[in-house]
Amino acid sequence: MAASPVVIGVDSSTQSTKVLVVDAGTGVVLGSGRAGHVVTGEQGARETDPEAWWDALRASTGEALRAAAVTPDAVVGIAVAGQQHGLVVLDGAGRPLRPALLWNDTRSAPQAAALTDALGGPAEWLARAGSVPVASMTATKWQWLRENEPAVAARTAAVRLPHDFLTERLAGVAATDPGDASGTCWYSTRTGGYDPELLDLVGLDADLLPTVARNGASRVGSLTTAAAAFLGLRPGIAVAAGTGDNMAAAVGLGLGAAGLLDHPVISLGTSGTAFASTRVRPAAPGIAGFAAADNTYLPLGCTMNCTLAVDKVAALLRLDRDDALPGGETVMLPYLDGERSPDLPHAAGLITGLRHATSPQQLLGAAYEGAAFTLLRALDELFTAAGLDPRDTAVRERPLRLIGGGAKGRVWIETIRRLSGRPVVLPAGEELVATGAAALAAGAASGDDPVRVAIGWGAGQGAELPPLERDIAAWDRMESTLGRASGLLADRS
Ligand SMILES: Nc1ncnc2c1ncn2[C@@H]1O[C@H](COP(=O)(O)OP(=O)(O)O)[C@@H](O)[C@H]1O
Ligand SMILES: O=C(CO)[C@@H](O)[C@H](O)COP(=O)(O)O
Repeated sequence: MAASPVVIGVDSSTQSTKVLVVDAGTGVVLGSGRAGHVVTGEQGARETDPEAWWDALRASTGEALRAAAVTPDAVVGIAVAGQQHGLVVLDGAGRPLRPALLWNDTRSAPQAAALTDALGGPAEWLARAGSVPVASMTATKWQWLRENEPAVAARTAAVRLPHDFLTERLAGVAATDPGDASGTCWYSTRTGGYDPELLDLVGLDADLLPTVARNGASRVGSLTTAAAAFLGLRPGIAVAAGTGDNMAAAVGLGLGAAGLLDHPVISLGTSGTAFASTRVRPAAPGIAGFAAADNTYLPLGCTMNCTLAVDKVAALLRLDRDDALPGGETVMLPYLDGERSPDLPHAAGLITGLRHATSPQQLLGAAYEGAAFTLLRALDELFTAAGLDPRDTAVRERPLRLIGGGAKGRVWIETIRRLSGRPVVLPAGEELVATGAAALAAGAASGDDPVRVAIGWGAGQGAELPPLERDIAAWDRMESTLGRASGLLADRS
């Protein structure tokens, strides 16, 4: 039984909801729960019914509370961190009008290109939104809905992101935070509010949007009686604004924004992400110039083909995911879902350099290498965008924090070490997004700074693995293949 107050942190991600019940004083995880989501769609479509997230929240919260063996009276706050960008459209009663269009749904690629042009090109978007529209961004999805399902768009009474859809179910208030709002492309990281001109461009009435709280730890309301009964919690506990999953991971790791990309992070999940906190507003094409949950900045590169792409190749080869060897001459760019960084929404996977001697283990290793290379390339772009040379020794020596489900995998860790040549830290906390959400909940309940809370919990601390000699030959093979195949990968047909 916990002696200090208890908080609940929720990670509602693409594949599942993960809930941690955390002792707010010590950061000890008292119990955890997990419930999967179904993602449907082919040919670029990726959708999930938002009601499935709400049901998964109940199942995973119940499991976590049972494991923790705490009474509902001990719980003082809850916060949700969610997969970014998804478009949730609701009717006047708060019911989803259709399944959510997810961040990895690429059908809105033509809308992304058209919107980029409509505002006058990438520079205009960077100046206002901080990011150039790609198919992941919410504004492109709303535009797709208007063009393809105008009757649904016309009936829409509220537009939400995944995390603020759930927060509204908890507290009965329409609220979001600067971090997740910055992934919509209708929020300006320059002004810190919705941008009327960007909203006009996509014909969206600001009244349909949630209020942007000051930060992810702002107490936006209290748990309603109905939500408390649904989740088995006490009504009236603090509900935080919450944030996007990557922003929450930065909080959970205890990373403030003191320096310029001092603490780079790689997350290996459904998406691969490379990000780092900074106080300098990022603005570079190819990089998402997000706000952090506390209104500083979290520039980020995101790939669409990470753990699922590698697991798919392992399944095709009937290999265990750890039964892999370096790819050697074989290069695989496993862009099974199209790709976002680089922006190749119509791409498919590509293999070159196959020989009679190539083994299935090497082919699987090539899939890891292709996914890791694409993500590390995005990390290099992050540094370059900040005016830092990624090859500079001082930059190269910055340890990479490795998080997400893939960070539990031996081959993932070794591949990242070999291709980056960087020291790698494996944080002690296993669920950094849910930990960050728990710190936001603690902040909402107590008024404490969530990053300081998370530093005290120590989930971001961990063993540092020394750098391995960088496999420059493998890197150059992949870079050269990506360059030479660019026409093929960009092709729509
Ligand atoms: N032990 C492991 N080794 C390698 N990969 C793993 C391991 N455990 C989980 N994974 C990978 O982690 C992925 C899920 O990561 P996670 O960060 O939870 O995803 P998301 O938050 O995007 O839903 C799975 O697709 C799986 O491939
Ligand atoms: O789109 C992005 C970041 O911009 C993704 O990182 C999503 O936030 C989904 O995250 P996971 O479900 O893979 O954790």
